[in-house]
Amino acid sequence: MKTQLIDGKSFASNMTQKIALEVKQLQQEKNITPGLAVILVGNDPASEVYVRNKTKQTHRVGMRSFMHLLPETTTQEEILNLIARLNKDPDIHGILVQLPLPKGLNADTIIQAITPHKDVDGLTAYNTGKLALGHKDGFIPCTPLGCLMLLQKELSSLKGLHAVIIGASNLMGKPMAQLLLQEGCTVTIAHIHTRNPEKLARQADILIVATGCSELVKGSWISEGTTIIDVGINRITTKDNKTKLIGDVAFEEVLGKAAKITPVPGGVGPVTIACLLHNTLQAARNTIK
Ligand SMILES: Nc1nc2c(c(=O)[nH]1)N[C@@H](CN(C=O)c1ccc(C(=O)N[C@@H](CCC(=O)O)C(=O)O)cc1)CN2
Ligand SMILES: [Mg+2]
Repeated sequence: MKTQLIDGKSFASNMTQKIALEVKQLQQEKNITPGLAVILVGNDPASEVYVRNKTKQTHRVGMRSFMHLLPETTTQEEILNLIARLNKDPDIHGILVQLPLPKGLNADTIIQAITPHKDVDGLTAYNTGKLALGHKDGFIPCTPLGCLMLLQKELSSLKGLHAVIIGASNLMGKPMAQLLLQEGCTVTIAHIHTRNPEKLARQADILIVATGCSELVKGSWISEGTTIIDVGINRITTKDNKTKLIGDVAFEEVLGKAAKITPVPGGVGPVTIACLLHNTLQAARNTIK
C-alpha cells in the first residue's frame, strides 16, 4: 500500500487565505479588526517559535496582534491582573496563554481567568462544557479542531469508524474524543496507564497520537489501511549536530502500511495556527450586536 501524506501546510494556507478575505469584509462592513492577545511567560525556545509564527500569521490575515512577553519571574497575580485588563479591552477579541507555563504558576487558575467569549484556545470550563454538551457556539481547542478538519477532508465519512487516541490531555486528547464522538466514531482513549496500547492501535481505523514521546508508535502498532494523525512535535539533535523535528510516530516504519499520515513538520502544526485565527475571527464576529 502506498501511504499518502496529508498536507497540512497547504490546507492551512487555503484556510488563512479565506480568513484574510473575511477579515477584510468585517473591517469594511462593521469597522471591526479582530485582535488577538498572546501571553508568553519565560523563555521556552519551542514556545517562542510557536508564538512568533502566531504573530506572523495574525498579521498576514490582517488581524491585530498584542504580544505580552513576560519574564520567567512573573507572578501568578501579575498574570491574573494582565488577563483582567485584556478581558475588558474592546480591541482584543481573543486571549491565549501559551503553554506550558513555567513551574510555580498554576496554569488552570490562569486559563480559567480568561473570559469565555475571548477564550480562543477553548480551554476554559465554559467552552469545555459547551463542547461536551455538543453546543456549536463555543470555542474548540485549536489542535483537535485542526485534526478534525484534516480528517473530514481526507475521509468521506467518519461515522462508525474506530478512532484510537493516544494521549488524554485537556489541550488535545480529551477534546478530540468529544469531537470524534459527535462525528459518530467509536472512540478509545489510551494514556500513560493503558496496558497494551499497541493492541488498541492495531484496531484503529483512525489513530491520533499526541503524547510528546518521540516515535512511540512503531510500525508493528499499525494495521494496513489506518489513517494516522501525528500531533507530536519533538526536537531532536542528529549525529551531525543538527536539530530535526520528529513526530510521536516512527514515520519510516509506518510507510507502506498506513493509508494516510500527517508528516512532521507540515502536518497538524500549521493547521493549529489557522484554527486559532478561525476562532479569533469568530470571537470578533460574536461582538456584533
Ligand atoms: N495555549 C496553547 N498552548 C499550546 C498549544 C495551543 O494550541 N494553545 N499547542 C502547542 C503548541 N502550538 C501552539 O501553540 C503549536 C505547535 C506547533 C505548530 C507548528 O506550526 N509546527 C510546525 C513546526 C514549527 C517548528 O517548530 O519549526 C509544523 O508542525 O509544521 C504550531 C502551533 C502547545 N502549546
Ligand atoms: Mg505537524
